[in-house]
Amino acid sequence: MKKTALFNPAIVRRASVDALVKLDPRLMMKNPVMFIVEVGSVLTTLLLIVNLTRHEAHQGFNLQITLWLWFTVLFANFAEAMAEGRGKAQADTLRRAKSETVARRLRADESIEEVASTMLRVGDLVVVAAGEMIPGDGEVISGVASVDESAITGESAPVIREAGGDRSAVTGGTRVLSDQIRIRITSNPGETFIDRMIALVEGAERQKTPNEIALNILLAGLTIIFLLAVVTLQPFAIYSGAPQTVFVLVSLLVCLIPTTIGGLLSSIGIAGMDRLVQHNVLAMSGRAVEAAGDVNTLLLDKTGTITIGNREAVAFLPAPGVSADQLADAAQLSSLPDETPEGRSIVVLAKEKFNLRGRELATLHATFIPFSAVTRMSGVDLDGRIVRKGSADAIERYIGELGGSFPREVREQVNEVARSGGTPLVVADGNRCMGVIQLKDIVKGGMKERFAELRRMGIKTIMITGDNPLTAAAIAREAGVDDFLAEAKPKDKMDLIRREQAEGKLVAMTGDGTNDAPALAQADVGVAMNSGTQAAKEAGNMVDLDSNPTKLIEIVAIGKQLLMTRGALTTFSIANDVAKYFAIIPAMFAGVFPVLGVLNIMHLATPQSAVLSAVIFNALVIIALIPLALRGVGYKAMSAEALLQRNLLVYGLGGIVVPFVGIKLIDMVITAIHLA
Ligand SMILES: Nc1ncnc2c1ncn2[C@@H]1O[C@H](COP(=O)(O)OP(=O)(O)OP(=O)(O)O)[C@@H](O)[C@H]1O
Ligand SMILES: [K+]
Ligand SMILES: [Mg+2]
Repeated sequence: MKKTALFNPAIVRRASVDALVKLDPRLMMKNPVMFIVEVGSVLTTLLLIVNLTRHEAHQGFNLQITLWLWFTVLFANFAEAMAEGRGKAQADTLRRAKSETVARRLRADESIEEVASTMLRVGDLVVVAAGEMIPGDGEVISGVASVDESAITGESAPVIREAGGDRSAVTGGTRVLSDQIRIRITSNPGETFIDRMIALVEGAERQKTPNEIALNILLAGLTIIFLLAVVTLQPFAIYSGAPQTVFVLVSLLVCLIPTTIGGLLSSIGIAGMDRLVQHNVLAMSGRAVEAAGDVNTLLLDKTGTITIGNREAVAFLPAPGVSADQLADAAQLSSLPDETPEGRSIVVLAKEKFNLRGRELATLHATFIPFSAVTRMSGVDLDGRIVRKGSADAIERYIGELGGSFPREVREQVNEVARSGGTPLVVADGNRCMGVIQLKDIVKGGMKERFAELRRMGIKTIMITGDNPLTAAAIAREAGVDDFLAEAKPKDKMDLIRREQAEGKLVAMTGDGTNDAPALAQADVGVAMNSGTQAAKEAGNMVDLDSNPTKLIEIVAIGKQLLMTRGALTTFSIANDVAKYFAIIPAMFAGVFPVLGVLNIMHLATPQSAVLSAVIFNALVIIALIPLALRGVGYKAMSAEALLQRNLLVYGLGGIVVPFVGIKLIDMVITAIHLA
């Protein structure tokens, strides 16, 4: 996603208009703190009009108070509109990517008809060749192609999309650069990924998170307490001979209630979602973003996440008494219809190394047994010949059931391949063990450093893989994860998450495969790769457009930053309201209780300038903090306690000191220019 400047002029313009629209009391009511300020503004406006029609003198002060109260509401609305504006700008860009195209749809008899992309429905099959736009969201069912996904990711480097594996999903509006693929459409018009993205970045689906609701209730509670305090102050003021005007009472109220956080709360949440979008992550729920900030345990799968993921066959290691040719022949036969990257690479290696003919499948009358994460095997049944390949344990059990034997030498080769971090596949022809196919995969660069960073954040990393324990251990050691779970079936992944959650931990998980879907759904933060299968994308609550599994590190950082920003501004808001109390109370009663003069530590010029300065400061601080609310407070990987201490110091102490200085300065300025 392209980055937009924080104060992009077009966004500022749109936000200024939206700030006025948001004055609608029906909208304001959702934010109790600012709603009270609006009610106060209306009240002082009406009184001002009454006073003016009665030709009462000295309305300058009242006019200024009224104006600044309105500014307070407008500034808060502007903050929210600014946060929303960035999303709206992104939605506009996405809408342009949603252009209508012509699709080449396959009829039942395999002939092709041309239809508008908007006519496509779930289940339709289409053919897309190099240079053509992919007409809708779907899954590649045959072929491999490089695809330009820059329309949705902003990333110009092409990506590979292929049938069978965990990189099969394609998005409508992206372009095929090379080769030809067949796609099964997986979403109806109006419900496509881009449609959902637009709704998301526009905030149409945004709902308050539980944390936000809790904070709102707290703020509303504080507001009611201060409202009662200010209302009951008046009888006391009258009794002591210093009755206060409504203008002063409303000013006091507005200064005491937490307007800073009340005005910025929703922009902080929107900005958090927006920061994720800037990182090409779409969060389907704000709750997931917050959960990301508190994650304790992170689960990653091995292949494609920690490793590059194109597990390629690199060698055939025949069993005793079997020739390399015989093994290659059986391996190729078992893989001919296998559309997984592993299967295709075996066919290729057999062709390259042993010059085996690519056989014509149709003439063989073969039944294909596809790979499944539960059986961990795949193969073909021919007339009279049954060939299987799969994980060593699965094949050993399979051969045993058929009365065959599993040679010790093969077991040793299996272990050797596994210890080097490769994946061994064993081939069986009937009940005869033919030998080992060595699959190689490479740990991605920079993994160790990234996991070390997570450790500093206090997050435990666990690699889960369907692969055998030896391979898993080798890769885990090389990548530097804290723990691993091997030979995990889909249910095991989910059970591991349940166990962690039962201990009160928040669990994040990334995955791309259909076998990851149950776990992605169970995790508190489930990040699906955009390249992954449809099932994975539907199960998770976030999608990473870059399909970069280590993106979780950024997601966690953004989540933490969101929680910290909210906490910091709440602390600041409540602390700085205290300071305003010291500005206004002495000013109100200085005439009748000279002893209150000791509270007037700011030595403000006049009671009126004191009240006005406090109100102006209260309004300006909202504007001043918009960049912080939108950008988030600075974040470094450190423990939660250290962060809390630092923030209490900076924002708590700062919240008390800054208003004293600010109000004093404003007081000096307005006295100098004789405003009060
Ligand atoms: N096409 C295939 N045919 C037969 N067996 C396979 C095939 N692909 C993988 N296997 C075997 O099945 C095991 C499990 O593979 P699977 O793809 O389910 O792993 P996974 O659960 O996705 O874990 P990860 O992706 O982290 O390695 C592999 O380790 C391998 O032994
Ligand atoms: K306030
Ligand atoms: Mg996998």
